[in-house]
Amino acid sequence: MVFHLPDNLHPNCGPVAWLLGTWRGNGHGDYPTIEKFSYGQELIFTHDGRPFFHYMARAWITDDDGNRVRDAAIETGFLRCFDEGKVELLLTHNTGISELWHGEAADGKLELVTDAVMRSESAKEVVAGKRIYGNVNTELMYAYDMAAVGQPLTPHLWARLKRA
Ligand code: HEM
Repeated sequence: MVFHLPDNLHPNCGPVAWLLGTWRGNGHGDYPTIEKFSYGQELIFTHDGRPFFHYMARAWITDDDGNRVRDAAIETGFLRCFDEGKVELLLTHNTGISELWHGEAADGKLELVTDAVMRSESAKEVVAGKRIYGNVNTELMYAYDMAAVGQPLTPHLWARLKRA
């Protein structure tokens, strides 16, 4: 599907405009403390002309044939856009974790690192994260590394999604 830049896009959000819309695809996950897994995912970025995007993502674990096995992570938040591609991401997870991220966007790439991670009493110990989103030949590719459960910053997720 062809992507048209919305007329009312806030200029601060220009460097991340390519993210707008709905994306679906598949990813793989790993971590030193768990078994490898595969997942499907839908990402939705929307805007209303103000200098932020609303973001929502749902994932589900898949088997070797790509069939849905069970629901997995849900995360939602606000990507706030400032001058020169600078962004903030406020992100909340269904697992009792809320994060503040800082990042920079340019040339179809968005890189983010956590500034703060807040966890509920029942949440797993997640202390930091790094995310890279890239527009690669009109596909969205991302990678997520986390420092969690006593491990240093280590890959947990990587995925490739197409515009729906
Ligand atoms: C596409 C999104 C994600 C999927 C499909 C996913 C999937 C998984 C799976 C299958 C496990 C193994 C244990 C289990 O089955 O619960 C796991 C563990 C874990 N995930 Fe994720 N995850 C996702 C995103 C995240 C995010 C965003 C965070 C951090 C905010 C996170 C933090 C963790 C932690 C801390 C563990 C536990 C490691 C351990 O206890 O050894 N995950 N994840």
